[in-house]
Amino acid sequence: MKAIEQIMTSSPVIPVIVIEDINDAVPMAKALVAGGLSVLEVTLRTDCGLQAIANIKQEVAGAIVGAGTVITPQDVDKAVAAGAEFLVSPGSTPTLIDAALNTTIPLLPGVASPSEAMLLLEQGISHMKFFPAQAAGGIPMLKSIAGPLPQIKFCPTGGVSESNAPDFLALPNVLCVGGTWMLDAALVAARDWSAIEEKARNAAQLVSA
Ligand SMILES: O=C(O)C(=O)C[C@H](O)[C@H](O)COP(=O)(O)O
Repeated sequence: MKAIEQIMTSSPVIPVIVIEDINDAVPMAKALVAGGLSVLEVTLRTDCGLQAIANIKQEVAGAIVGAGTVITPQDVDKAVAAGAEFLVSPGSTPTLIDAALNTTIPLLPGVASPSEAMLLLEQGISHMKFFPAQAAGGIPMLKSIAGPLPQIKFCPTGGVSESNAPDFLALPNVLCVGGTWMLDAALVAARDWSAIEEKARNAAQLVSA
């Protein structure tokens, strides 16, 4: 098991992946890993999300694959069974947190406010996804939270782009960001994996502004 901090510091950007066609999962993951993005969040938004996690785990060397859009305890069980190495949720509920704390893999739960963050701190969770990052206040919000709650480390996701990612990454309470910009829809539709690899390489080289 990898601790969530180790996962969050493995690469500055976590691609948030939505797999529509199961045949895309392995070549897409290989392109992202080859470009330097080894931590992958495969969302459970599509029917083949779980199968995609299993295939990537088995076939893509160097990938650290987690499940995203984990919402219910059933999602937790299915993601663990598929071989996910970590879980990401858009928000946090007591039922979901309890289910996740009963597994051997870490959860990166979503929060959008200080009260939600404090509820998680009470349960010993200090690493969180800030979602939806841009809509929920973006960089000024994270700076404000760092005042009273500097011990919380975030992965802002939602509205993070190649242009604003360096500013997020420069914040002391941000370990990594999540985003979809390197998975340009037209390139995915064209299965242009080498172009995706190039976009991943650019994302992997992003550093704090
Ligand atoms: O599926 C989930 O569990 C989510 O939390 C949603 C993702 O974080 C967003 O899809 C990010 O999308 P962008 O705004 O394009 O970066």
